[in-house]
Amino acid sequence: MIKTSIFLVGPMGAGKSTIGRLLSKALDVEFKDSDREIEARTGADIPWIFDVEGEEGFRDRESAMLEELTQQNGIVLATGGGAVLREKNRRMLLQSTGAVIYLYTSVEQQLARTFRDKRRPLLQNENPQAVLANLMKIRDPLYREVSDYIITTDNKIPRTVVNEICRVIQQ
Ligand SMILES: Nc1ncnc2c1ncn2[C@@H]1O[C@H](COP(=O)(O)OP(=O)(O)O)[C@@H](O)[C@H]1O
Ligand SMILES: O=C(O)C1=C[C@@H](OP(=O)(O)O)[C@@H](O)[C@H](O)C1
Ligand SMILES: [Mg+2]
Repeated sequence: MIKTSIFLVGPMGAGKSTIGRLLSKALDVEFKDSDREIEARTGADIPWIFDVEGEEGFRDRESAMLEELTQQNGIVLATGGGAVLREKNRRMLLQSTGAVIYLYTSVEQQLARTFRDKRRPLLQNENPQAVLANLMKIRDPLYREVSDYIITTDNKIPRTVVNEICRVIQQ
């Protein structure tokens, strides 16, 4: 059991949702996925929100959701890849009592893990590799700014990443 929460940050395809779920089972705590919580509250999926309300509309919903989720104790939270974009969100992560873990992943592996998936509006573009590379340039320093630990996921199966997280949080 853990008292404080674990917040996973990192780019699309880092495995935040996959690893978050596995980690929550390993630690026997509740798992929350910011994107799924936003969808449940909105009653619509992420592509619909981007389509109808634009990225800023989605970011407003994301900020409101993070304000609630970063206050919760004893959960594992998978954030969305853009959760660190707003200064207010970074402050909430930094000031929370939880441990923030950056799942660092190369652009090549981000692409390999996301290219078939149509549910990420930002990647429905003719050059998703260029999009991911550009996002990483902007966001990598922001993930580093908010994180307590950085774990690389390249060429590791999810179970290995989960074990590494368990090891660092016990230190
Ligand atoms: N360590 C890993 N190795 C290989 N594939 C992975 C790994 N982590 C996640 N995946 C796969 O990559 C895809 C994206 O993972 P997901 O958990 O949705 O990432 P995120 O939430 O960070 O965008 C999924 O199909 C998932 O099964
Ligand atoms: O990187 C981003 O800006 C986004 C990442 C997505 O979550 P994942 O990182 O779980 O794919 C989701 O929040 C939305 O499509 C926007
Ligand atoms: Mg996810």
